[in-house]
Amino acid sequence: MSPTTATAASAPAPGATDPSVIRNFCIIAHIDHGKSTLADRMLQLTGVVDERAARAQYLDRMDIERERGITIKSQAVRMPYASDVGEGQQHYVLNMIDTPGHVDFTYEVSRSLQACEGAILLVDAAQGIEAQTLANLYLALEADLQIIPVLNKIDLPSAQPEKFAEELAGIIGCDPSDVLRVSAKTGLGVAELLDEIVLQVPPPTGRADAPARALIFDSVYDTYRGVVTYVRVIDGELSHRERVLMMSTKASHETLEVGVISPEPVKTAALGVGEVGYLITGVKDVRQSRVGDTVTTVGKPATEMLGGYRHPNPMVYAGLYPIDGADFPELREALDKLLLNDAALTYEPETSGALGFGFRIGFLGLLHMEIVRERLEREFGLDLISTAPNVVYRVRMEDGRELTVTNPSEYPTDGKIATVLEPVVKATILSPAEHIGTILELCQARRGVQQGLDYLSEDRVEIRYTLPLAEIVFDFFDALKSRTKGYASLDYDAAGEEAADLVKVDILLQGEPVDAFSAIVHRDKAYAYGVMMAGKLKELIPRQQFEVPIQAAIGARVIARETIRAIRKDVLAKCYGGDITRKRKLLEKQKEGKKRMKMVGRVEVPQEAFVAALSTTEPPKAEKK
Ligand SMILES: Nc1nc2c(ncn2[C@@H]2O[C@H](COP(=O)(O)OP(=O)(O)OP(=O)(O)O)[C@@H](O)[C@H]2O)c(=O)[nH]1
Repeated sequence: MSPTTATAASAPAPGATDPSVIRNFCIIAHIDHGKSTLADRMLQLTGVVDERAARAQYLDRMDIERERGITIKSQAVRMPYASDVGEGQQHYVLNMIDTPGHVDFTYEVSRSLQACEGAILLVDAAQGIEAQTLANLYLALEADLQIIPVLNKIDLPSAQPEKFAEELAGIIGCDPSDVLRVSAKTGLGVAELLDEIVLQVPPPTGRADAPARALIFDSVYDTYRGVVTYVRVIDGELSHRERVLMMSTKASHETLEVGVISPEPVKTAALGVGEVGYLITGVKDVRQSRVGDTVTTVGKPATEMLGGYRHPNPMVYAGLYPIDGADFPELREALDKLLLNDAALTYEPETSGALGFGFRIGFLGLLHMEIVRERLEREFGLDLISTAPNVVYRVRMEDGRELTVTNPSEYPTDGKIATVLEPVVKATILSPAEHIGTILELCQARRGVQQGLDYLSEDRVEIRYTLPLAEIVFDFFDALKSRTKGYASLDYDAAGEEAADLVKVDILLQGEPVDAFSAIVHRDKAYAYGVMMAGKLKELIPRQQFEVPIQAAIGARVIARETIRAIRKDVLAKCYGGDITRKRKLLEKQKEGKKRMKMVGRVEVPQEAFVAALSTTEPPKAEKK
């Protein structure tokens, strides 16, 4: 949805910028194609940050973002720019809205796109377009944005600008000569790109005299200032010391401050039509200021919201437990704090016989999960163990009940199951054509259904599949990368639910189920899972004074079995003679060791065994680095 086009912009409100000189744009790119580098270069060229002060990758603020070189939260920067492209030199205001590139954050991407009139489609001239870029390009086209195709990294010897200009032109339907060529690294062509933005991106239109409507495209928690909400004003204006209303939650707050980021926050009197900036209301919880919501004023409220607000639903769940059970209160506190900054996070306490007290956490996807876990460990100093991730299942019972299962332990055992529905996704894979065979094989093995295959150029293909999300969350991406030597890229989008033949596999020690190892898997893969887990536990659990059978079972039916043989462990055996203090010491040492043991029935399992068994089934590392 683009801003209201009914009326041309009327005179700007005092304190606000004339919309005719505003250009709002974003950069869509695959990770590593150079978006942050290009953004930095633009900030330098427009004098917003000077070269000496330029911290590499200014826009990526979070440490984890910088270390991994990925963009998680969107940010917006206002850049003044004097251009000669029109009649004589004109001063323009360019608002660059940084969008996250990863599939987990599609919803955030679509919101930031709606805050713009134009998008730079940035593609690495040595790599060509990738699946995520394509997905984001479609989102930008849907939002009616003016697309400026740009090839980056033309300084690289391996760059093939001719080839990829053809490919880009083919996809967006322009002439290859319209594709700009830049090097974000050396700065070559970047000033020309700024001029093209002025020329091609339409200025925002909206009604200055209408009730205020602004789209929230990001909101972040700041320890000192509370929630900072990033908005794009569509109609009317938002000013300082005014009561604003969040249209989806109906919460109202007074604005303590409005301003623009350039590149540090700068207070302004008001934000008018087409402007991009921030507002601070003193609220402490980002959930009161949700991405996608519309802000209006209490004094002159708008009646219609902008676009459809949608709350991002968690797609993947996992249990997170402190390795040291005493850290549970710290984990709770840390999650409460993270939530202030991450409205997409959901969690509730759960207990596991094997792992103690922890939380069941809902994530948008695997990368989201990794980031959350890493932040908990790094920012809050917690040592955590996570159970294998699972998706959300809907179980229909023969007696008509319907259950939502986000945890294998909730899988019904009473009554007959009629159907189990699992989420499926539409996946798009882009790859050099030579890997087609191995990709199809992988998708088939993961219960995929092929939907199409197209050549983008003579040696690159786009392969489309419908796949169960559960098959992707595990290690699909790693498998895809290793089969294609890292050349394939993947994007997926939720595509509803489908019935599947799923079963819950339990792992039992001496007949006692160990909840942390239960999993919901496809019937065809149940046996393999059972054998793998039983084998692993046999290696990890020390021998006890009695025989311990390890079984994998579906309901009452055992599908795999291993046995740990009995041993009699006599710690005093080493103590010949009668040195009583030495004996006592040894006994105490053994007692210490026992503290870290968990009892499963009569079996003592060291905490480390759980950690080791679960960590090898951990999800793959995220996309890069
Ligand atoms: N040779 C060359 N390298 C570049 C150029 N632009 C970016 N790079 C390098 O490419 C890598 C990725 O660049 P980034 O700017 O971090 O990529 P990004 O698209 O912002 O990545 P995300 O933030 O993860 O989306 C970095 O090592 C950059 O130094 C360029 O024009 N030429």
